[in-house]
Amino acid sequence: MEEQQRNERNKYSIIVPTYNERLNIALLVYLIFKHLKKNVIPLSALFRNVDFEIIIVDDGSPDGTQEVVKQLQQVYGEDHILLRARPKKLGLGTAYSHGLRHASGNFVVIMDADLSHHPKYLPSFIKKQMETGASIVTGTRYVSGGGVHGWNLMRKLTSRGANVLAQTLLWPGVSDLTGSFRLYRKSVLEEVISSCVSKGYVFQMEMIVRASRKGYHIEEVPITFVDRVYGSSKLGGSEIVEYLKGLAYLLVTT
Ligand SMILES: Nc1nc2c(ncn2[C@@H]2O[C@H](COP(=O)(O)OP(=O)(O)O[C@H]3O[C@H](CO)[C@@H](O)[C@H](O)[C@@H]3O)[C@@H](O)[C@H]2O)c(=O)[nH]1
Repeated sequence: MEEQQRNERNKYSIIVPTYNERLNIALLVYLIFKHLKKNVIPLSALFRNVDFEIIIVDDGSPDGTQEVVKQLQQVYGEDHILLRARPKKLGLGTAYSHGLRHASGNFVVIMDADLSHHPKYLPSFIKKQMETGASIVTGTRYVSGGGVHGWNLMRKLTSRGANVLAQTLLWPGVSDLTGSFRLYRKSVLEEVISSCVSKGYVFQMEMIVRASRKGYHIEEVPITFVDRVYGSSKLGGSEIVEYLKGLAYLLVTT
């Protein structure tokens, strides 16, 4: 199994949703290249086949994110940086499915643009998938080696509380339900995403709970989530209400 995985010609489509990320996107792209390109950092033999594309799904950011992305395409090449824009802010859940429609890899990574999800973890996601044959590898803040840096107490309590509540009610077998740094086998993501109804942040939880219920092999890697330096979170009170509604819905339907 492992030998077969090593010989597979894997391609990773990294989907990055953006809304007002002009100040973050260039550094993110640089760091993805730094951590995945073996001519920059020597990677183990496991990674000799790494091939990737970055799909940026921008929802008409008024701060000029798309102009920066177009410049990055000139630097890194349009085969490595794809811009798949939408006219207005339509939510995170649909941003992922939009990006997925344009993905040419057999694996898909989803991650935030604001460097909360550091690209240095990408090799550990890939390695874990190759070693275990998992369909999904999910980053977790809530095991030893993981954590959160830079959040105020209220945000920490909201995230921890949301996870504890969902763990207690749903028993999904995953320690971090609301995190969104994940690697999926593309066929699995396509199947799971088509069964999800959520549109906002609660989408992450719905995805992993449905995948777990379907019996997919899910592995975890510890990550430290670092709060953004530039820009602001789009998480508001309405997303918390949506989360609670989503939790109730999952309780009834899974
Ligand atoms: N295209 C698009 N992108 C969006 C939208 N809303 C947010 N984004 C992008 O989605 C990413 C996460 O948004 P943030 O607003 O920075 O999220 P956060 O509050 O830091 O929340 C993070 O942690 C949560 C768990 O604690 C996660 O649930 C969430 O997905 C995210 O990772 C960023 O790249 C942001 O630009 C949208 O409507 N459309």
